Amino acid sequence: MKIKEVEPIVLSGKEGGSATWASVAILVRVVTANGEVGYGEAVPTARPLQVVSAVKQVARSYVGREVEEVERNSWEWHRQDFYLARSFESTTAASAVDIASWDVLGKELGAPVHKLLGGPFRRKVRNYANGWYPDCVTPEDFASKAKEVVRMGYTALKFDPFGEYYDYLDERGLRQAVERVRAVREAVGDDVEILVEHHGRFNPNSAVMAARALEPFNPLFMEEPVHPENVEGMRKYRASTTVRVALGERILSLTEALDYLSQGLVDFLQIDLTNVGGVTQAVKVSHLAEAFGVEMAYHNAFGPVQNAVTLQLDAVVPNFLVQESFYDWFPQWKRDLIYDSTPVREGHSTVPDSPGIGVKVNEKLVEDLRVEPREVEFTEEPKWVVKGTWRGW
Ligand SMILES: O=C(O)[C@H](O)[C@@H](O)[C@H](O)[C@H](O)CO
Ligand SMILES: [Mg+2]
Repeated sequence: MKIKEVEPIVLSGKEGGSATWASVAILVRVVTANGEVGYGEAVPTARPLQVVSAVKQVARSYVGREVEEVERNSWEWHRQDFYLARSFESTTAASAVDIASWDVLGKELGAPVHKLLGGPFRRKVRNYANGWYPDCVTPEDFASKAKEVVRMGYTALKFDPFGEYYDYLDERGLRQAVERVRAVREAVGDDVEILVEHHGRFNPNSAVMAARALEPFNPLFMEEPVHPENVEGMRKYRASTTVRVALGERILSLTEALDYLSQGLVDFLQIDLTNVGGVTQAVKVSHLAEAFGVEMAYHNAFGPVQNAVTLQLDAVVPNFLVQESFYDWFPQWKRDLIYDSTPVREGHSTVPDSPGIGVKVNEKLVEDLRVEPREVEFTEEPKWVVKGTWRGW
């Protein structure tokens, strides 16, 4: 069926999210000529205005094409755009339209996306908690919140112990990180997995020092230890450490993923369906990773549509490890945005089985929460950190 309309929709609720950018969501609605509707989601970051206008541009390429031809449509945008694999705005816009197309496709065929991709390898998906530590500053803060997370049933949790440090980690910064990680390890015991988020903010020397200091606490992985564009730095980190590495939330294409995989720079790949090219490209990257013996831990930090479609991929990929989840720390409006909720129970989600991405969007709430996109204000605390943690003690 032909695509009639592609519409970007920016949403915001009064209640903020665990990070500044989590208080906004960008949905993309695809409508076909016979009135079938599908939803995708794009990444807001600090550029909602630019992403919205990128969606409008991508729409020019998709409208009038057959919604089922996801591969061809994605190829066509690549051909038109010229800068696709180097533009975050372009890839996130194209990703959202691709996800919405898969949603329509599933609805047309009466099947959830995971059935179209090879069928369920698993029906329950293990999650790790993120977003659970707003306002945690001291080791005691982290320890008591971490205990709550484990009480909720999670067996893995991620956090950033580096406070306000950026680029360079001095002795004090290193000591503070060690004390926070030690406090969490002691609070959760040896059986819970600890994932150390660096948010890609260190130079290689500092990241290597952090790896040496934190390795005794047996982290499952170190996430984005160096600035993401610093591939040489990542090589140095690999040569100087024995910790396991996760990265990938800023990878924009299959070939970029191949670079990291073929150089042996990553153990767990964290591509994000909403910026790597949607379902169509994420499937390819996941199979490529399988061939390299790398497991998938998809990045999933934005909203309920991203969460639903990511669960669809978790269901089918043999080399899946664990799913990031903010679900329990979403602002309530994000959970309410979909009718069929995807709750986390005992640290696991059940893969939604309804056609398409498996959930239905509450269109009335979409209209209530719709806002005009705006530029994002800059504050001392960057918008990508969990709120209230950009401090030392
Ligand atoms: O791995 C992640 O989830 C990402 O690095 C980010 O998206 C941040 O953690 C998030 O912004 C914090 O709220
Ligand atoms: Mg991250």
